Amino acid sequence: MSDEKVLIGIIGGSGLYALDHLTVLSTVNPSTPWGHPSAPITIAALPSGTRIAFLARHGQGHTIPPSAVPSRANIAALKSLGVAAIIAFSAVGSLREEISPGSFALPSQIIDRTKGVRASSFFEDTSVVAHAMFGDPFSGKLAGWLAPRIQGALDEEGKGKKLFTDKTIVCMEGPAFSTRAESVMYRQWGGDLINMSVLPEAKLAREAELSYVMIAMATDYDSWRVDSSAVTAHDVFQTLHDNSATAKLVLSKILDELQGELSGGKHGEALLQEKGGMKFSIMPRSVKQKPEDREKLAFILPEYFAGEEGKDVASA
Ligand SMILES: CSC[C@H]1O[C@H](OP(=O)(O)O)[C@H](O)[C@@H]1O
Ligand SMILES: Nc1ncnc2[nH]cnc12
Repeated sequence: MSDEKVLIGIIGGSGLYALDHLTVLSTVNPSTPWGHPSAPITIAALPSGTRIAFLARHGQGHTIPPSAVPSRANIAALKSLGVAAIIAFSAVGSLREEISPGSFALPSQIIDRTKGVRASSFFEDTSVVAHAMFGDPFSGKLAGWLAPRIQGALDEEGKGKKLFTDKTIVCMEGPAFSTRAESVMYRQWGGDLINMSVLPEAKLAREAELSYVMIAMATDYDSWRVDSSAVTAHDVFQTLHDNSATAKLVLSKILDELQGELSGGKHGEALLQEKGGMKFSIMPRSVKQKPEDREKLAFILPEYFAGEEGKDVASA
């Protein structure tokens, strides 16, 4: 574990592999009980001194497909550096006419269309059972705080980009894109956006008691428009370049203020509302829980699993 403490974690998705406008201070590659993250994590600083931890979700050079992203190691590694809030970026398809490619969105709901092949809980394969609250899968307070600031940065950029809020994102398994029939079905289900990345990332952030939001950047109209061709990776990458420049601009406008809030500002506690959220999600301690599992879980939740003294042990 590194002794670098940073409060803000940034996960970069397709097309956002580095934050080249910041000063790199160090690169760390924490070993977690779930392995190493997708790529070494860059600790970087703004001119003010605000430090962030940046992780490329698909690895440097985009070598990891969505189904194989080591999300448990990614979230655990960020938490081990002191991260309390994560801003995750994602290139997404739009399922709505008004969300044109180039638009930004803050989703508030998720529809899970992954296929059960991704490890989606830190508690999986352990003797400890937990059921995280996930009705509101993103940090509503952090999204609410970010929304006007992101829109302000987009307005300042002057390209007419719009921020959409309270959208529903469908997370599909991939790697192939959806069929036209699936794309139409997702619209009927109420989906507004689609990607292959928000799960299990959001669930794991919740289990680790981290505030988590996704800034979705629309790159294409997926495959629901009858008179348009179905999405290709080429379409996605064409819009990505411009989107990632905008993402960097947005970050440069919000990170100092966010750091101020998280480190004692008046909204700090509200923005970190997920802290303590697992307290009533973990089944009571029992003699059947293996010490080695509790030790593993202490890596992400030391408040509940570190230290063995003075705790009640159910005899069952
Ligand atoms: C490159 S097209 C599909 C790919 O793009 C998105 O990645 P990310 O969320 O990391 O920006 C999408 O989720 C797929 O993984
Ligand atoms: N249409 C789409 N479907 C799934 N993931 C995407 N990422 C970007 N565009 C996408």
